[in-house]
Amino acid sequence: MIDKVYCADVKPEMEGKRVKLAGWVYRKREVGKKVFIVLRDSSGIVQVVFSKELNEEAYREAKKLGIESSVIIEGTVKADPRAPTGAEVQADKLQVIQNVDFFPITKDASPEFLLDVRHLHLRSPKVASIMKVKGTLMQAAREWLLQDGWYEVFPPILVTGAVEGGSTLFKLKYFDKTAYLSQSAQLYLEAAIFGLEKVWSLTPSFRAEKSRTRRHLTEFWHLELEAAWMDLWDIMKVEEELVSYMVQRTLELRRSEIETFRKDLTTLKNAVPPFPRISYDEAIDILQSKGVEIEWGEDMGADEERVLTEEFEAPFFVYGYPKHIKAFYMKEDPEDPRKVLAADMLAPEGYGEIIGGSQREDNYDKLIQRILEEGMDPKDYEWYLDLRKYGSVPHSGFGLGLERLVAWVLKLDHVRWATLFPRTPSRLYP
Ligand SMILES: NC(=O)C[C@H]([NH3+])C(=O)NS(=O)(=O)OC[C@H]1O[C@@H](n2cnc3c(N)ncnc32)[C@H](O)[C@@H]1O
Ligand SMILES: [Mg+2]
Repeated sequence: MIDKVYCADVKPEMEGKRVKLAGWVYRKREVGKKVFIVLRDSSGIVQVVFSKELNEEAYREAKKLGIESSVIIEGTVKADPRAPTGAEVQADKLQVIQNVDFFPITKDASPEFLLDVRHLHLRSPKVASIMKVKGTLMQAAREWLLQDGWYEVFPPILVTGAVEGGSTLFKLKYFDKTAYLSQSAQLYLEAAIFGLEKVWSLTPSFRAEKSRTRRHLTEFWHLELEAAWMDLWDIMKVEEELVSYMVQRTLELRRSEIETFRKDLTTLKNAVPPFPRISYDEAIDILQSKGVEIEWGEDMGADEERVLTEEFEAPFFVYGYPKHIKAFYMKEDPEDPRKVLAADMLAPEGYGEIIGGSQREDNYDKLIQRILEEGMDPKDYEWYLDLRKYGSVPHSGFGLGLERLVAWVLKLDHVRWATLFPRTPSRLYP
């Protein structure tokens, strides 16, 4: 019985071993009476050589193969330092599953074309590496959340109200009613803490953002935590421990994939607690000292955050934002009613906000007042207000944008590359 192995399993020390491989033709060239194929599968690549001398039938079939043809081959391993992975398979058997005459993706394909054929581009080793890193970041998150006693819950996506402002809601018809696609699971997680105390969810969140920036999608994967009894400072500690574990664990398990995207790992290695913390006031001072035209009370956008991140070599917090630029549910700072107990986590190297978090307003009357101040209708939040009537407790939480974390870890130039099928204002297909 011949072992079916993955491409990455083929090592020089297997010299002389007979193996079977299944995969796709990634590269092909002919030299004299030999055909050199770089075979690709989910583990990586390996060189496969067909020679007329070894097996003329297989050699003739191999000559006809096009890029991305699907094949099953058998042969003998030979150590060869000239091969891309230090070993190759000298094939004497070839089963062509499907020959491809012309594969539409060529070396000079534009980013927009690659997105038009995203269903075909997913198979490229670079894209596969991005998805492996994204999956490993979530594997690490699950490991940390489990050992730290957090319960996974599964909130609704069809909802009746805004969390992060009505202007970015996607509305849909729900029988004879109106529903929206969830912007954030937060309000439902807040309901869950009265039974489970520490909860988390990974859900798609939707934002009808018209802003065409390198960090906005209309659908993104949102890792959110909510905890009873925690204040802002407690939840910031949770954030830095979680993000640190995610990054260090992924560096441990996916270093080779990460290194194909960035050689300098300094900022990733620096992502260990405690992360630096600056107030919004300090952030404004820094920006003004660097010549950025911004006044106290204004929000920091991507450009301002990019400048701010130049001051740091690790993820850092900005806390204590002005109340009027933040969401209705955030608790007013008892020491300064102009501010709320909110903190964002910003990634260095220009990436900016990856986490938005806050302590929630747990007082019924104050929350109603905030809802009215924001021009919203308390009737739409009756169930949410109930949470402040029956054993209300101090509680805090946050949301991490998974694509934004991936974009920083791999230094991608746009969050769209960090998701299988990106959704933006101008892209809904494929
Ligand atoms: N449970 C919570 O407390 C979360 C809270 N309700 C919330 O949604 N905050 S957030 O709007 O800052 O979004 C949280 C994060 O979600 C990411 N995010 C937010 N919006 C986007 C878009 N449009 N595209 C990609 N990623 C996005 C980004 O990393 C933000 O820091
Ligand atoms: Mg935010």
